[in-house]
Amino acid sequence: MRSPADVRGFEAVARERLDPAHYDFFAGGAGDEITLRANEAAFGRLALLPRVLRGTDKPELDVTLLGCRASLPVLVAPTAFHRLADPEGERATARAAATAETIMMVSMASTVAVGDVAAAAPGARLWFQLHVQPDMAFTETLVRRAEAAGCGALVVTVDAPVFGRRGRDERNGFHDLPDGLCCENMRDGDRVRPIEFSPAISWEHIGRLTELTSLPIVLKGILHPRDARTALDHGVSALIVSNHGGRQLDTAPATVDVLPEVAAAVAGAVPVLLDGGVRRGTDVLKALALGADAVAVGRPVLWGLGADGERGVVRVLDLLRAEIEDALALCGVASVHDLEPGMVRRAW
Ligand SMILES: Cc1cc2nc3c(=O)[nH]c(=O)nc-3n(C[C@H](O)[C@H](O)[C@H](O)COP(=O)(O)O)c2cc1C
Ligand SMILES: CC(C)CC(=O)C(=O)O
Repeated sequence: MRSPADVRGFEAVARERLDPAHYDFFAGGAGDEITLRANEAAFGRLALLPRVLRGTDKPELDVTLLGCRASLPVLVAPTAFHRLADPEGERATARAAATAETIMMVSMASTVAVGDVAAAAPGARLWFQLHVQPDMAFTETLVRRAEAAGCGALVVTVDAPVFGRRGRDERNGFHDLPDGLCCENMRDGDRVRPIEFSPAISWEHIGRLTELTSLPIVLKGILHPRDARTALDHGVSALIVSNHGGRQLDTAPATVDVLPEVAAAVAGAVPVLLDGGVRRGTDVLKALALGADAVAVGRPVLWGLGADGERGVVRVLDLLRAEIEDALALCGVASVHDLEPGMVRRAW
């Protein structure tokens, strides 16, 4: 196979290879998919204003987040069910993230147990994503599994008190994993628990989690600047500006559009990450210029995995790295730490 030249090319190959219902599960969003489309479209509406004659031979791409270094400001967002894309599943993704020297957020809904993901990818920098379960005792079990696997942070998803309504899955009748696959982290003795959502989730749960673990807590799914302030009051270690890739509240705003307000509310107190719609190196520059310390990618990783397994994910992350390097050079910026809001203009 000739390797695709960009993330969209990987999506086309993955689409050919995947079962159509599984492709739709990965690609789809909630409701009319307005937010899903808006995430990408919002990056397209922003212009980068380049400077010239400020060259450098070696652009600086690495970032350190919660004591964890990443060789590029692109992390792997937590996504469910990697074994639908490749038999090695999350093992392959974690090895690719280790090769790229970046952080992988392992989904609680992974099809390989987090401990096995860690064992398969020595040197991987893993964070664990958690949906707080109504049964707090089992939530604690999940936290202990993440700690035992050596995860460096707990990423608590806060935009899913209920599960988003996803029309594609409804139409395809896709509600369960095929036989032989399950959410391995949910094993409890002889049974596998279903993932439950917690409609009553509140700031109190975040307080309880901070008492339960010494791992840094990252809140994933913040869009409102006031929630960002409240998160700081609760001792949270980082935030992810996210609308869950348009899979939860449809018509929630595009993440890059609300990023400046959230970044202003946080005012550098903790790292701010963004995910949703990042497909190009130029998207990464825009998010960093507008106040993100790093971004995360969900579907691009799944497209790499579906197209060519571990190699595909390595290639997707390499492509993004090369695009970031080129965009920095073309913008006359030597380091990802030197990007600032004045470089981004609302255009078109
Ligand atoms: C197929 C799929 C599964 C996902 N599973 C999870 C999950 O288990 N937990 C979670 O917090 N977010 C999950 N997300 C949301 C991602 O972490 C992330 O917010 C989103 O994919 C970012 O948008 P992007 O796909 O445009 O990069 C999932 C997203 C996709 C596409
Ligand atoms: C199966 C879910 C827990 C994961 C998912 O699809 C999501 O969070 O978007």
